[in-house]
Amino acid sequence: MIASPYLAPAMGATSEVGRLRTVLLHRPGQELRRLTPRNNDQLLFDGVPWVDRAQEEHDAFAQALADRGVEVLHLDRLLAEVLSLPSARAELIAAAVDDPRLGATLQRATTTHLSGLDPEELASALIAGLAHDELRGGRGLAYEIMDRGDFVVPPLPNLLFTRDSSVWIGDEVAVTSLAMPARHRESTITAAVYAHHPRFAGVEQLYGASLEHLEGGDVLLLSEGVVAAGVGERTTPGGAERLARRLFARRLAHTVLVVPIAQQRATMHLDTIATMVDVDAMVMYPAVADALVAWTVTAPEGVADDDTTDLAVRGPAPFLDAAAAAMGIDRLRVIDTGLDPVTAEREQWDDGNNTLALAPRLAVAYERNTVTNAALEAAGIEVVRIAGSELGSGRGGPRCMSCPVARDPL
Ligand SMILES: NC(=[NH2+])NCCC[C@H](N)C(=O)O
Repeated sequence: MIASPYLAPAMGATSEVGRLRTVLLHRPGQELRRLTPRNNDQLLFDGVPWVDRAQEEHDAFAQALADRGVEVLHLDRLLAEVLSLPSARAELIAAAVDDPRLGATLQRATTTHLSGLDPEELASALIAGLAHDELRGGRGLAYEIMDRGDFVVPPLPNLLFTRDSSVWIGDEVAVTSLAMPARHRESTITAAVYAHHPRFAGVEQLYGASLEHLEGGDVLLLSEGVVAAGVGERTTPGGAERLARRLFARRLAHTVLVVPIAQQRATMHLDTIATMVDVDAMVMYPAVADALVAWTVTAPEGVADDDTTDLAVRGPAPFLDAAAAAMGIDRLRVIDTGLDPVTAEREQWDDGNNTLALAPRLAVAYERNTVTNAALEAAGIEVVRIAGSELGSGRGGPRCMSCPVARDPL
């Protein structure tokens, strides 16, 4: 038997719907308590969540996954574990103070402060940030002039959305390059965890935080060897192109479908408008279903070089046609949510289309999107409902809040 070049080994994923074995989550903590009406826009939240309730909701999400046999890894724990290594500490402290607002004096004081913390404390400080009044021994011009309500190290409330800061494709992991300044530092954390944690020893990193913008919410593994990449507010065409080259060179895909999406908050990632719920079916925001197009990008024969080879580009064609052709199926089904435009718009905003498949025809969804969920069930999809009244204020659903580390091949 000839082994498929796209087969997933113990870690990694080649689809959106293969049985989920291991997932990376982040339980929201102190960093969410930093949100105020003055900073929430900049920190990409649409409100000020009730943190205790958000934690309860997240615990219930993690439990729902564990109950179905999924191993849940917690990013803050992995981070604290790698912070016992001097090289990882140095890397992440340097990344935390690499901020032109600070100036050399405050950078030194902050480095000294962070270097004195034990691994747990340092992990908390890197995630929750460091407020002006928490810096013992703060001094210098930048420190004196800084607003008392401002942060020396800004918090990372969007670390909750582990989907975006790394994405596994085949047996490699892409540490992404996040577009919004409020999220830049997240990928320094995922990069360090994958590079230094023994759990990931030997795993190849196929992308990097300093490259063109690329966020995991835009990456959908449609089927073995076929990857869709949304380009819009977050992922740039350059990012999609570089990802395609790297996937082809490493034989992790044969086709990348590049899908333009509206550059606005409601559709910040491809997974806010469509996610897969079966091997050949998606739930999709009806307002875009007909208009969505894709450019089909394929590898030239014998592609070897990572970053310079010219790619074959065709299109644009209707997304559903291009996807079915690349996947080698007759039709990619869209589950008709039968929604009136207003309900559809409301449920899209509340991440009704942002489902996390645990297996074919089994998906986690926010309970609040009652109409979308009923339509999914009518179409034969079993829906695991979770509460998200507080979690959702960051505009992210079950898919955004999860990074699959291992899925069974289909
Ligand atoms: N994959 C996703 N849809 N992630 C949602 C991320 C939400 C986050 N507040 C942001 O603006 O970046």
